[in-house]
Parts: sequence; C-alpha cells; structure tokens
Amino acid sequence: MFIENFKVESPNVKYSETEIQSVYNYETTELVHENRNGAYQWIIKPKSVKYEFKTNTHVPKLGVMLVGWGGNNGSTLTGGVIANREGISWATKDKIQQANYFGSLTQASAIRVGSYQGEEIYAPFKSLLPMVNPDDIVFGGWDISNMNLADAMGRAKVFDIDLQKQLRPYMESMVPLPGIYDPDFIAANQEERANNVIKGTKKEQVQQVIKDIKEFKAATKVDKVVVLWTANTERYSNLVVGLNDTTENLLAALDRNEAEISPSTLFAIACVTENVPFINGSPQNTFVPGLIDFAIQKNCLIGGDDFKSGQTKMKSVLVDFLVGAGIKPTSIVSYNHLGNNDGMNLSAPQTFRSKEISKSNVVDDMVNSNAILYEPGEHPDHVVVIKYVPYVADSKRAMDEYTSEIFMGGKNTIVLHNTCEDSLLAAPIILDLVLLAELSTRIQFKAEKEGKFHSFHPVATILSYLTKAPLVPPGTPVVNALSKQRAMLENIMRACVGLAPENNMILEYK
Ligand SMILES: NC(=O)c1ccc[n+]([C@@H]2O[C@H](COP(=O)([O-])OP(=O)(O)OC[C@H]3O[C@@H](n4cnc5c(N)ncnc54)[C@H](O)[C@@H]3O)[C@@H](O)[C@H]2O)c1
Ligand SMILES: O=P([O-])([O-])O[C@@H]1[C@@H](O)[C@H](O)[C@@H](O)[C@H](O)[C@@H]1O
Repeated sequence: MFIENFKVESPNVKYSETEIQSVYNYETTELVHENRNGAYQWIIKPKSVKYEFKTNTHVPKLGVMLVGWGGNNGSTLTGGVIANREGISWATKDKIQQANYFGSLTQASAIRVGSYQGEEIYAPFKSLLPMVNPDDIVFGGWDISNMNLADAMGRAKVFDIDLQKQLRPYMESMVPLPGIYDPDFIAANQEERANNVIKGTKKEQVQQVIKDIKEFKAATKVDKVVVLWTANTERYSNLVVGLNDTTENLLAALDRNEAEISPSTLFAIACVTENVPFINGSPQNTFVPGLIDFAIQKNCLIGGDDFKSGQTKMKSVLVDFLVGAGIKPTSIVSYNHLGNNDGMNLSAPQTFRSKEISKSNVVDDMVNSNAILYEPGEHPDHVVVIKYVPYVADSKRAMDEYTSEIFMGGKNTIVLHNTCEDSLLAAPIILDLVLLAELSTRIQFKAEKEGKFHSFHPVATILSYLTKAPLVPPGTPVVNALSKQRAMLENIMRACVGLAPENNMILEYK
C-alpha cells in the first residue's frame, strides 16, 4: 500500500514550528587488532553513538543557476520543470503524454515505512523531510552560447515537437548570462558556439560571476541559490604545488591570472567566496586541492563529480551484484556513441580522458572489497569507449559486455544494450542534486561527545548516489555501489526524523 505522507510519533523526535529535532542511536562497530594469547586477532566491538539532528523546516524559495544553461541538460531540465509546473501534456505518436519527474529519486521514488495488517507500506521519498518543490524553482545561469532557452531546446532535439511548441513562450525570454570561455580546457570544436563570453582577467571573470549571482538573487528575490555546472567537460587541470594546492596559493594564482585555472574552478571560486553551494556535473577535477581547502575554510557545500545517469549507473549496480554474489568480473567493456554536443566535445582526447577516468573508477571500491576474488592490486580489464555519431543526436546508444569467472572455471558473459535520450536521464538527476544540496544545508547535527551542532562536511558525500565519481573529504572512503549510496542517503534522512535505518530484515515475518 502507498501513503502520501506520515508523521513520526516517538520520544526521539520533536516537531516544532521551525525545525524537526531527533535523537538517533547510531549502531556501528569499532575494530581492534590485538595480540591475544600470543596471536594477533581482529576484534569487532559493536558500539552505539547517540546523535542529535536538527532540520530547519523553512523551505526556501530556491534559485538554481546552471553553468551551461543553454545545453541539452540545462534546457531539458528547465523545460521539464516548466511542463510539470504548468501541467502540460502533449501529443506523441503513441499517446497524450503527461509531464512527470520520472528518474528523479526525490520526486518519483518511494521508501518503505513499515507494514500494516500484513501489508507493506510505502511513502514518497520526498515525504521524509521538507524539500523545495521543483515547480517553485527559479532558473538562471550562464552559457558561452547566447542562444535563448527555447531555441536551445530546439537545438537539443530532446523533447517532442508538440511539447517544444507549448514550452516556447515560457522559455524564449530566458537568455543565459555570458560564460567563461577558455579554449585550452574544452574541445576546439566548441569555438563556433562561444559568442557569449565574459572578457577580462580570470579575477575579473570571477568578480563578474559573483556580481551575476548577487544580481540574480536580488532580481528574483530567491532566498537561496545553488549553482550547478552542466557545461562542457573540461580537460583535467594540472595539480601544481604553489598554484592550486592550497587556498592561499589558488587565490594568489588567480591574482596572477594563471592560465592553469579552469573556467569551472573559476566558477567554484566565485561560489565558495559567496558561500553558494556549487555542484560539478562533469568529470573534470574542478575541485583542485586548493578549492576543497577553500570550501572547508568557508564551510561552503561543494559536490560532484559527473552525473551518474546511465551506463555507469548500470555498472555500479551490476558489479555490486556480481562481486556481492561471489562472482568475479574479469573484463568490462563499456562502449557508447552519441551525437549531441557533449559527444562532440568528448571527441577530443583531453576531454574524453576526463570522462574515461570517471567512468572507470566506479568499480574500484567493489573490487577492493573482496580478497577472495581478487589478489591485491588485481582488477578486471576495463575499457571505456565513446564515439561521436552526429546522426543519433542525444539518443545515446550504450553497449556493455561483462565477462566473469564463475564456479569451477566457468565463464559468464552479460551483454547490455541501453538506448535513451541522455539528457532525459541527466535532467532529473540535476534536479535531485540541487534539491538535496539545498536540504542538506538545513540540517545540523552533533554526536554525544561533540559540544555543539554543526553542518555536514562541506564536501557533500551525501550526493554520491547521483555522481559517477563521488567527491569525498580527504581520507574518506569512496563508496560507488548504487544500493549502498541510496541506503546511506535514505537512512540519514530517516535518522533526521528519528526512524531507524531500513535494514530489510522484516523479522516480524520470519
Ligand atoms: N546523461 C548526460 O547528459 C550526462 C551524464 C553525465 C555527465 N554529463 C555532463 O554534463 C555536461 C553537459 O551535458 P550536455 O549534454 O548538456 O552538454 P551540452 O554540450 O549540450 O551543454 C553544455 C553547455 O555548456 C556550454 N558551455 C561550455 N563551456 C561553458 C562555460 N565555460 N561556461 C558556460 N557555459 C559553457 C555550452 O555552450 C553548452 O550549451 C557535460 O559535461 C556532460 O559530460 C552529461
Ligand atoms: O552516465 P553514463 O551514461 O555512464 O555516461 C555518459 C557517457 O556514456 C556519455 O558518452 C557522455 O556523453 C555522458 O556525458 C555521460 O557521461
């Protein structure tokens, strides 16, 4: 059965006018490696740590500023939210289609809240904590192309024509602000589109972005702004001691107009300076060590990298299933071709390399978790291929082959074919990223031995379900398995309303 909402009644949760307060006993373990009777032994000590959470329930009017707003993802998300807000339906060759938020974890997924009279009861994921209604988001942003959002939607060729016709009046007045264009960081084939750029030194560009954010906030009267990079994939920035290794060096490098500071890092500097959450939806290393250091100093949320939308999302499920089942993946080949501008930009070796990294590292934690299957340092053969084929446009065709070793020398090969409009997978993920980033800034918590409440660490690992290469604080483990990432997010939100983690034991029926 499905219920639309619920209230938790417990001595561990209190609802007030302005916040939800909860007490949560975090059941974890402590490991020691001790010499017992002359032999070293691993000892596991279960422990319970009491946490307190406070969630501000004032849902702000949210402004979302997209870098790359005029791209396929940016125009598709903007149009999709307008279509949902206005209740637009449109004719397709099959039926009259209603707008929806399918593919969004926050808007279209459910959680189990218990059982009632022998029936499992589910509720919307978004019913756990008060979140921004996407219909209320005010969009803005930047693009190096000056095309208005209605024409950009037409250029993207993602939406059906009847939908595009209905959206045009809402979108043709939306014009991206000039972006920061640096041909050294993206493919040369992007030059023809760069007719809308911020001139000046890198520091002047940062100052312009800060001015843009302030003016957007004043003009739209939003309470909060989140900035998200959905512009082109850049090449990796070289990590240079003395240039981008610390906050001080990065800001000094900015003053010197150092060439090696990428447009995405410039946007991130502007956002952290203004304490505006910044999320990187592309695979490049926007968050150089100096930027991470800066975000920590300013306690400003940063998150990324690279939306986890299709082929890699499947990979983080399949490899988790195989390794979790004691099956040994030995060869993974991920091929896809697509014909959108993202694919054109990725046809350059240096930008493809950024994507190859984020699409490859996703299996590392799962492989390293099972020494029964893999010797130290042993990994499956893993190849990533992306080809640009203009004719297929945004309709990405992904083909994967997973070969594994199974019982008694057997081999198993799984082949997947996955076709979809890439932007229709990415747009709901962008929505979740900005909604969850905003929500997480309204949560404060403390462990029993901590003196005062604090926010989550500025590096938002809470967003990892949505990214191929989750950005984590230095020294923190990276978890890529999709089920673990989703469970982590849901269980943290459950703790905020005093609910225990979903452990799937259902002992009452055992
Ligand atoms: N399924 C997906 O679509 C998916 C999944 C994961 C990651 N991504 C990443 O998301 C990003 C956007 O994908 P897309 O399909 O929308 O690409 P796109 O090329 O259609 O859109 C990118 C937009 O950014 C603009 N742009 C480029 N550099 C800019 C800059 N420095 N400042 C401002 N604007 C700039 C371009 O003019 C373009 O309009 C890409 O980096 C892509 O790799 C996409
Ligand atoms: O998310 P995913 O499907 O694994 O990866 C996708 C790649 O396969 C595609 O070639 C690229 O253009 C997209 O930006 C996205 O990164």
